[in-house]
Amino acid sequence: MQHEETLVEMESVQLGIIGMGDMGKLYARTLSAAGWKNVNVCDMPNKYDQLRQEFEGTGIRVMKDGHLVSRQSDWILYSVPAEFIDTVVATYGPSTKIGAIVAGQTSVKAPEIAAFEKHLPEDVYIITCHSMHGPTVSSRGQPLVIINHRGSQEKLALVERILGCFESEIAHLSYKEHDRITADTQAVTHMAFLSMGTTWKHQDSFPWFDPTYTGGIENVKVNMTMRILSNKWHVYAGLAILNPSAKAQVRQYSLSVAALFKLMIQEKEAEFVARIRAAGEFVFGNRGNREQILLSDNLLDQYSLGSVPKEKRKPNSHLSLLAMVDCWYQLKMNPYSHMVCQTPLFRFWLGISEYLFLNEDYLQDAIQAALYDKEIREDDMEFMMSARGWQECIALGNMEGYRMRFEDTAQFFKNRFGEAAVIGKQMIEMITRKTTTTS
Ligand SMILES: NC(=O)C1=CN([C@@H]2O[C@H](COP(=O)(O)OP(=O)(O)OC[C@H]3O[C@@H](n4cnc5c(N)ncnc54)[C@H](OP(=O)(O)O)[C@@H]3O)[C@@H](O)[C@H]2O)C=CC1
Ligand SMILES: O=C(O)C(=O)Cc1ccc(O)cc1
Repeated sequence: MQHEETLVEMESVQLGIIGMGDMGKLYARTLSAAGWKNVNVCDMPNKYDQLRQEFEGTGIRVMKDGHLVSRQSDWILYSVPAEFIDTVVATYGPSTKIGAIVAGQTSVKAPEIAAFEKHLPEDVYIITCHSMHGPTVSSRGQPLVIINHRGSQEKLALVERILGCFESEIAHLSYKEHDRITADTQAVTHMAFLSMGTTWKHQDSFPWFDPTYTGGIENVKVNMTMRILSNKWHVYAGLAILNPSAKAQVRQYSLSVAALFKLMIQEKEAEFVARIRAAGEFVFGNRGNREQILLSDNLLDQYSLGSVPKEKRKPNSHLSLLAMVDCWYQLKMNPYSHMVCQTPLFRFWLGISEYLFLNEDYLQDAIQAALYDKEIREDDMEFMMSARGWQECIALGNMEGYRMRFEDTAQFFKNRFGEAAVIGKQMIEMITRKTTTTS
């Protein structure tokens, strides 16, 4: 497009955002800063005055409700909790301007597409999206999924121009592909970290004081768990419970944890080692020409919430990581093919799994600790029970149960969230730099 035409488009096209939570605000501010002159936004009607004050003088137009945003806007983004997408689209969808493009930011697309198909008029387009990062992370270089579900080439090109200002890596997928891949990159990854959090809580132990969990790749486990627990529960509950592909993947993770744990407590070394080796060969033998993510123990040492000296550290069975690789193997999944929907958390998770499996000494230590170190068994037992608990909660579709488990666990750690957020941000900046230089 010519420069002139771009300016005219930015002056004339009306953009709308329904739901001004963290992601809605990120979108509104980024679009407005990029030069889109008409950004219309709303949240719940009772937040109107507060939002108007917050955005006074920014050029962003705060409206009373989603009817007003929908009537006027040529592109509309629903940025509300996945749990409420059906109700919100049912309310405002019929007011959508003829010929507009409708999108959603929810982290799981099956319910969003179902709501769009059910409640939107036929004469509007559906081209939805998903930024694969949280609101405090720079969008540059992170994946941004675009799903052209019911759109034309011309409308798709407009969407790409609108979203271009995020400088993200665009990935075009169907909504089913999106949900299948994010069940792995998000639902299972979060469940593994949450299970660690629940384990430490049940053990009444802060990992930063425990020689088993300080330094190196343990810092990923601790800081990413704190990061998840300091966020909003509904984001994690929605993307796990409402994703049709997540139940099977989460179930396999829980089964893998249990199967390995049973072999460990019986000290069935040959069977345990054979299973780990087969899983490692399947996942990491198939990396092809891919470069390693290269997360090393030394690199990760600096991001610690604790100060246990290196010589006092104790070996860890890494049951959470062994089970992850076993889960990929049992499901015959190649996690590297999921990088298209990677989040920083997933990259860390795959990076430390890779580090464990590609360093023979490290893997040997973990296998020995898993089979013969009696001290770590109680943590591993708690981890197995925590993973089962999260899995059952997700399988039952229990949003309220999820909220209670999440908030209860978060409460235990809340005094360290401030520090963990600072370190977590530094870690994400580090992995993002590595992503943009290696991919
Ligand atoms: N946070 C993250 O890291 C990411 C989140 N997402 C997804 O983006 C979506 C938004 O997440 P996020 O911004 O973090 O969540 P928030 O809870 O911060 O924002 C959601 C907003 O939607 C509002 N809302 C609810 N119902 C309505 C309605 N009927 N009309 C207008 N507004 C409404 C909520 O109001 P109230 O609080 O009063 O209910 C809230 O302000 C979710 O679906 C999430 O899964 C996607 C990528 C990253
Ligand atoms: O990186 C993660 O997994 C996060 O926790 C942030 C996040 C949450 C929800 C999304 O839909 C995308 C990113």
